[in-house]
Parts: sequence; structure tokens; C-alpha cells
Amino acid sequence: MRIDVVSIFPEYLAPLELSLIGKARQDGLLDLHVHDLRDFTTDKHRSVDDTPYGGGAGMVMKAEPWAQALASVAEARGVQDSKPVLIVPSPAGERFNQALAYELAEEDQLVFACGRYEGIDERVIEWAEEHFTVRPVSLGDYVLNGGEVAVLAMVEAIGRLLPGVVGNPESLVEESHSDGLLEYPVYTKPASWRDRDVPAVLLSGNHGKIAQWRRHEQYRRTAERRPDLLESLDAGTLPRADRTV
Ligand SMILES: COC(=O)c1ccnc(N)c1
Repeated sequence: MRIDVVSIFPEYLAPLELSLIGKARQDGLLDLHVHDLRDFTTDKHRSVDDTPYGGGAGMVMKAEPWAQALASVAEARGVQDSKPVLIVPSPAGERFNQALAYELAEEDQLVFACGRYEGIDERVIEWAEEHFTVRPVSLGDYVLNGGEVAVLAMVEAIGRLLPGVVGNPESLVEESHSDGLLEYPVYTKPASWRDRDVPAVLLSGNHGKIAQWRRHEQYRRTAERRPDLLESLDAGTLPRADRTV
């Protein structure tokens, strides 16, 4: 998979050189490019924003630098039979979740446009539809200063689903949201710690009972912390847990 990120703060994406995602890039499993939006400006001040039409506080990101940057990224991919997906991190986007992470992990190329200030001139989104499948995506109902933090989260959530990125693909199956439920509690040595014991069933060696206990704990936790997920479960809108892409 190729991922392109366009930002006025490319150094914000430096953590993507570390750990699992960094290793996936070194191993050639993920081809990630970060682009500085200011490299696509033409004035001496390398300006990327201006005052909003209609008034109001803050500044809006200018259209032309974005069009130049996104056209350059689209060209870098060469001619393909499908349009790349352009993800615009935004509090006004569709909600990012594990199901969407699985879906996006199957794409050949993802492009992330990191907005700042009050956002990107809306005409960029309209123009981009010619070259991309455009998807505004939100991490949740809160506002950040820019899209970069959201990109770090989404690239990690998507990248770890790519074949070969995590050592044991089995570990992807039994984690929160992989089957629509929250994950069960985990324990390790010592069996007794500060007068708190590991649940006896986990020491029993009875794999059937252990599996049963873990499933029960998933339902208990989900009912307690995220009852909304149980409704999705009933509605049959589960992410596909039994696959890495
Ligand atoms: C500027 O981007 C945001 O504020 C943002 C992006 C993604 N999810 C959010 N909840 C906010």
C-alpha cells in the first residue's frame, strides 16, 4: 500500500518512522510519503491561508496549493484503474472505526490531507472528486488543531492490518472491536499480586472454559462501557473480524 500525507507540519508525522509502522516501511510493506504543502505555493511567503469570505474568526486554507499538491500526489501514483482515496480528517466527517480501518486497508493508495486553521476551502473537496474518492473522516466528536494527530492514529490502525505488519495475525482477531465487542481482560505472572489473584479459570488449563469465560467478559465489558456496540451487534453491522487484508 502507498500512503501520501500532505501537511504544513510534515515533522508532525515523524512518529510514523518508529515502531511497527516504521518497520513496515523499512520492510517494504508500506510505502509512505509525507509532503509539505508549502512546497506547492508560488509566492515568496509560501502562504497557504487567507481570510474567510463571509467574515468570521480565523483563516481558511487556500485552494490552489492544495490542488497542486494533490494533483502531484495523484500523478506520482501513475495511471491506475481506480481512483485513490483522499481522506480529509475532520470533525465533520464519517466516524472512523475498526470496520473502516479494515475497509481502507484494502486500498492500493490512501492520501491524507491535513487541514489546519478553520479548514480547507470547500472547492478543493469538490475539485478533488475528479481525481479521488473523497472521504472526510472523524476520530470522534471533538476538535483538534489540525488533521495530523488523526492521521497518526488512522495510519497506525490501518497499517497494522496489512499482511506481515504484526508478527502474529492471530493477535488481530482477539482485540477490541475486531468482532464488534470490547476485548476481554488479560493477566500475566505473578498469579497473585498485591493480594489480587488471576481468575482461577485462567489457571485451569481448561481451554473450553477459558474461551467461555473470555467471551462472557467481552459481553460484560461491552454492556458496561459501550452498550451502543451491543445494539450494532444486534443490527448485524459487525466489522469482519476473521480477516487481515
Ligand atoms: C482538524 O481536524 C480535526 O479537528 C479532527 C480530525 C479528525 N477527527 C476529529 N474529531 C477532529
